[in-house]
Amino acid sequence: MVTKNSQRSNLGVTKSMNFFQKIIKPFKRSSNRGLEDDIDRISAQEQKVFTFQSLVSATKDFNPTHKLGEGGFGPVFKGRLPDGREIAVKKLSQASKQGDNEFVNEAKLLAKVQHRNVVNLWGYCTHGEDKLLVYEYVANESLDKVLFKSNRRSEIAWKLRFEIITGIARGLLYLHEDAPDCIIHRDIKAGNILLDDKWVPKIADFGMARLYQEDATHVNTRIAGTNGYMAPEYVMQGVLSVKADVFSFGVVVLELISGQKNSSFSMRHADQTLLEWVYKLYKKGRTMEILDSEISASADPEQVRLCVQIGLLCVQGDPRKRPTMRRVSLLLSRKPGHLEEPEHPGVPGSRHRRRTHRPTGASSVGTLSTTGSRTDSFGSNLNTHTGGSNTGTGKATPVSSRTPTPTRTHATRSVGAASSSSDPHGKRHMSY
Ligand SMILES: Nc1ncnc2c1ncn2[C@@H]1O[C@H](COP(=O)(O)OP(=O)(O)OP(=O)(O)O)[C@@H](O)[C@H]1O
Repeated sequence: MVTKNSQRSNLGVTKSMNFFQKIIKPFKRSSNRGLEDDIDRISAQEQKVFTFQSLVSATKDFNPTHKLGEGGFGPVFKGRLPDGREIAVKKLSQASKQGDNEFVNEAKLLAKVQHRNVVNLWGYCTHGEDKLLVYEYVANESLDKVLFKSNRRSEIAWKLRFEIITGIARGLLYLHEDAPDCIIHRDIKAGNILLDDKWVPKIADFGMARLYQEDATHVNTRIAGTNGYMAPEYVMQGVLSVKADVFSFGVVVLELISGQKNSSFSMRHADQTLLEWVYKLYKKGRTMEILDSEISASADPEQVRLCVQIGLLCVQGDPRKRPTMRRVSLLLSRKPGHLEEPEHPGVPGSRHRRRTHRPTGASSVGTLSTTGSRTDSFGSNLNTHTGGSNTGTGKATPVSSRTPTPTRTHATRSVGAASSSSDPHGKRHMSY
C-alpha cells in the first residue's frame, strides 16, 4: 500500500533525481565531449600527426617572414603551437616521390629517434601533395653560420667548441648504435649541426634518405652528402657504412678546431685540403698552430691535441682504421691512455660524383651504387633485405646474393677487423 508519506517521499526522490540530472546533464555531455577531444588529442600526439590547419596557424600561413631558410629538401618555416612550443616546419619538395603511407611510416619511425643531441622530430603532416615535417625549433644558428659566415667565431671559445665536439659525438653514437633503427646520417657537416640557446649541438636532417629514396631514373644528388665532408670510399665506390659518418665527423672536428672551412680551404690552397694541412702540422709537432687564432687564449692545449688526434683518426683514408663513434665518445670523456698514430687522411669527396655501374640486383645508395666486389672486411656494404634484421654477426652479405628491393635499403653494421665493433643490440636495422 502506498501511503501519502511514501508518495511524498517518492516524489521527493524523483524531484531530487531530476534536479541532480539537470545539474549533471550538461556537465556530463561536455565532459564526454571533453574526454573524446582529449582522446583524439592524445592519440594524434601519439601518432605525431599535425593537421595542416594547425601548421597554417602556427606559421601564419607559411608567411615569408616566418621562413628560416630553404635547403635541398624544401623551405623551412618557424611556427608556434597553441601550447607555446616553437617549431620548425619543413615543407618537403615534391622530389620526395613517396606515397602517403610510406611517408607516414617513415616519419613515424624517425619521430622515435629522440636524443638531446639530435633535432627531434615532433610529428608530420600530409595534405594533398604536401608533406611536412615538424621539428623542435632550435634557437641559435647552425654551426657553419657561427663559425664561417659571421664575426661571431670568437663567441664559441675553446671550452664551448670542445663541448660541441663531445655533443655531436654523442648524437652520432646514438644514431649509429642506440636509436630504435640504426641510422647512417650520410650528410654530417657544420650546416647540419644546429645550436640551441645554450649552445647544445643538435644533429639535423638525419634519416632524410628514408624519405627521399631514389629510383632507377631519379638520381637524388641531395641526400648523399655535401662537398668536402664525404668519405672517399663512399664517393668512389659507393661503400656506405657508419665509418662514412665518422669521416664527416672528423672533418667537422678539424673545422671547429681551426675555424676554417674545409671546402674553401681547398679553394685557397689548390695543392692541399684542410685535412692534409692539419696532418702535416701535427706530424711536425706543431699542433697548436692549427688552432683558430681567435680563441687561442681560451684553449686547453692538452684537449686541443686530443681533438686534433681524434679528428685525424676519423678522417683516415682507410675506413677500417677510423674509430667507431663509441670509441670517439670514450676518448673524449676521459684522458686517453694510448692513442694510435693517425695515418694519412683520405681525400674528402664532393657532391658531384661519378655514378658507377650497378650490378643486376644491387641496390643504389644516394647517387652511388654498390659493386659486387666491395664486400670489404670492414663490412658495411648494403644489405637490401627489407624484412631480415641485422644479426650483428658482422658478416657482410655479398651484394650479388641479395634480394633487390626498390624501396628500402638497409646496411649491415661495420664489424670487421681492427676498428669496428659489433652491434651491441644485435637486431637493429641500418637506416639512412
Ligand atoms: N629545427 C630547426 N630549428 C631552427 N632552424 C632550423 C631548423 N631546421 C632547419 N632550420 C634552418 O632552416 C634553414 C634551412 O634548413 P635546411 O636544413 O632545410 O637546409 P640547409 O641546412 O640550409 O641546406 P641543405 O639542405 O643543403 O643542408 C637553415 O637556415 C636551418 O638552420
